Amino acid sequence: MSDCDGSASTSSSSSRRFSLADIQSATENFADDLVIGRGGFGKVYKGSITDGERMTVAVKRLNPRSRQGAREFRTEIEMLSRFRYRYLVSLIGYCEEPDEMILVYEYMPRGNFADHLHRSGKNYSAPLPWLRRLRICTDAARGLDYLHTGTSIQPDRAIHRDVKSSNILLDDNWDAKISDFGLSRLGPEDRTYSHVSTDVKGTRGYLDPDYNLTGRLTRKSDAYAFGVVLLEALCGRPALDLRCVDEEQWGLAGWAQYCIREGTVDAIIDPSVREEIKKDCLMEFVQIADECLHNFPRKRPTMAEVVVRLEFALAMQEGKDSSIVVKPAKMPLTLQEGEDSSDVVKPAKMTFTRNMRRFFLGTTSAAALTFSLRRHTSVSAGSPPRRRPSPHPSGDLGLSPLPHPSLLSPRQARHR
Ligand SMILES: Nc1ncnc2c1ncn2[C@@H]1O[C@H](COP(=O)(O)OP(=O)(O)OP(=O)(O)O)[C@@H](O)[C@H]1O
Repeated sequence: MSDCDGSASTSSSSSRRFSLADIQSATENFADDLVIGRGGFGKVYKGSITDGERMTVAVKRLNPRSRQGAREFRTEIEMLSRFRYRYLVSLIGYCEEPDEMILVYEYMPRGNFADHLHRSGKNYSAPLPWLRRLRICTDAARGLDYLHTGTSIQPDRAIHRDVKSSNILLDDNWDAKISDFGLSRLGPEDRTYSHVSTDVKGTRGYLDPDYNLTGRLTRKSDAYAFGVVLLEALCGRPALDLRCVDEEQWGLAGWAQYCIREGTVDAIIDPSVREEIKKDCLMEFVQIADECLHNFPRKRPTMAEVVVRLEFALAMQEGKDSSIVVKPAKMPLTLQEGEDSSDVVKPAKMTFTRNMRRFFLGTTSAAALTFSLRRHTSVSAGSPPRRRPSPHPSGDLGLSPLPHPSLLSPRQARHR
């Protein structure tokens, strides 16, 4: 397995190397009024370069006092030169001189998802509608799925290791891309190397508890962090909020999981979208988030599964004919970390049977269910679809034809 933590040579052939003079000219010599963000690496500036034609870019300059440094700089170049995809931010080039390490990216005019959810920063203007949040989450999941599984043309796989809402950037059309690959790790490529042992890195509030405890990094650590992002999108609350009076509510993941178990999710949904969310969509969305946060990494869904299920939730929200969208675009054919063959459920079939059964039980007749099952799966109309054990201790969160607990009023929930 190649190691991207600084020891690997930089494969930067597809990125342009800029001189410091180029960057100074692009950013008006790092003018303060061009600063568009700040992170652990340093300041980010809006700039303008000429590459045939004039182009707006984002310029990230390493702060010499930063705790991050050469290692993250090389990893970012290595990863973004290798992984190019519409749901990952593009690296245009870099500048490396004795006292400077600078990265140049495509410019994402609407900034990061976190600012829009938490109503901060210059790019925030109004609360994001639910459908937009759902589309952003789906785009981000596609980016992570690509990173985790690669393609036949680009077979490398990687773990992001710092999935969070401030690392999801938005373009003019609100299309989302994953950014910030400084902590990413290449691999694991197959089952023999199903995890990578590393120092624990990431961001508080998003850190997979299993990884935190054992140092075993798997793709499912990204799935965990992505589950937290889903909750942020639903609740409009940061992953970690130390301003909450009740300390038990500081960590969104723990608090939301408690509310899911108690049947009081309704109370923590962002009031600005509460009325917009369709019931079926909410049930699916909450269940995906809950499964991503499962204590046992192997019980969390792969990002490929998450993509399909978010597409399904999206279709339910948009009121589209769900039979058109359940078919997955891409499914991993190989085992992933910690999985044995009994763990691998053919995602297309599983997603279909779980979701469609719920969908049809909720909305249409048994005849429609039978017809659709015959059309789309090998499950015979007479036999009930096979169920996976629910990771939910309180039982059947999603498959029950009864309303999802989160949809019940506290009074109804008490009497259930
Ligand atoms: N390509 C870009 N286009 C537009 N804005 C960007 C771009 N890259 C970064 N930014 C802005 O700069 C901010 C800081 O980015 P950066 O990746 O350095 O830090 P971060 O991910 O927010 O924090 P951390 O270093 O803790 O991971 C982002 O949140 C975003 O608002």
